[in-house]
Amino acid sequence: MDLITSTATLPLLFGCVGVFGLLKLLQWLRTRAYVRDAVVVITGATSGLGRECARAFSAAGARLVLCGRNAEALEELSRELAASPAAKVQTHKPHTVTFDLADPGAIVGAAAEILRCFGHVDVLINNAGISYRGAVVDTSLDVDKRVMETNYFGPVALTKALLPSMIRRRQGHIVAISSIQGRISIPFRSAYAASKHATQAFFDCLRAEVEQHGVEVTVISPGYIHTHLSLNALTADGSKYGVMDESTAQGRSPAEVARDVLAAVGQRKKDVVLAGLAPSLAVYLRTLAPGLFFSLMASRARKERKSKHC
Ligand SMILES: NC(=O)C1=CN([C@@H]2O[C@H](COP(=O)(O)OP(=O)(O)OC[C@H]3O[C@@H](n4cnc5c(N)ncnc54)[C@H](OP(=O)(O)O)[C@@H]3O)[C@@H](O)[C@H]2O)C=CC1
Ligand SMILES: CCCCCCCCCCCCCCCC(=O)OCC(=O)COP(=O)(O)O
Repeated sequence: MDLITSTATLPLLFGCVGVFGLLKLLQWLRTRAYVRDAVVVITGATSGLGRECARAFSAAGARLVLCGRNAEALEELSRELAASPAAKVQTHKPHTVTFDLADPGAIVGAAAEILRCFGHVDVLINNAGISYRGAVVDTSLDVDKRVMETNYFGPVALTKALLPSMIRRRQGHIVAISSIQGRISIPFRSAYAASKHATQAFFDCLRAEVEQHGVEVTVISPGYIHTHLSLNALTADGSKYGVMDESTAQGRSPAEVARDVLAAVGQRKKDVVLAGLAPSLAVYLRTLAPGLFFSLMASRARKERKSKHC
């Protein structure tokens, strides 16, 4: 009986693995064809997910524009990518553009520089962002504004500056790195969750408006990633939080998430949640049983307040 089972199941198993492998290979080839030689602009390329996206898109043959506030860090990454094995087959040394997303004038200047250098943008990845930790009652309005400027108004301004040229070409792809907190709001993250909900809403509206012009929009909502996000987060008084949270340290590797971002772009996905089971279920719970979700969040707030004396 065992022999019959194994002789019947083994070829089936190998067949399934073969089909799965073939599908993966086809997906990879499609992604490569889409990204190869494409002009890809990445904000927040100096750290974490942005830096890994730069590595992933560079390995896939993209012509990169690396954006950030730290010119030296951008140049270092550009040199690293130009010296990488992928660069031996292609000749694209990444271009760097230094600007602060909280400065609307600088954003317009940066977009003009990118268009002057490359003539067009194929993929814009709005990745840069900051997080926040604090209670609403303690937080100065200035902090809410700073988080919104970086996470919402900055990406919106950059998108608006590049969109007309995409519409004229009837081609382009805009990516927003949101967060699972763009779908659910958790306590002591008001400014961050609000900025990510706004991001989701804005880019959902944009997707509907620009489809007719051949422009695509992908919103990506990751769960925790092991980056500097918590270290760089703002607190209620605007100072730096400066702590590597356990949830961040135990998050997914940014290189792995960057590969998922590349795959989502290559497959022209419209909306992707890159989170584990509990956060993904929480998104459904928020819609299907909001009362229960709100109770869970209130209990989380009570526990967190006790443990951190918030
Ligand atoms: N880490 C996580 O758990 C998760 C992260 N995300 C999102 O991923 C994205 C990337 O963050 P992550 O890599 O994790 O965090 P990091 O702190 O490691 O990287 C953030 C990047 O954003 C840049 N940045 C911050 N403020 C500005 C600004 N005013 N102007 C220009 N650039 C700025 C930083 O540049 P600089 O070096 O100049 O500070 C840095 O390159 C963010 O949008 C974040 O919300 C989403 C879900 C989970
Ligand atoms: C039917 C059963 C449903 C079970 C649901 C249980 C509810 C569990 C709540 C889970 C909350 C998850 C929060 C995830 C937050 C997250 O991944 O955020 C990503 C970030 O952007 C991280 O930023 P931060 O600055 O907060 O580190």
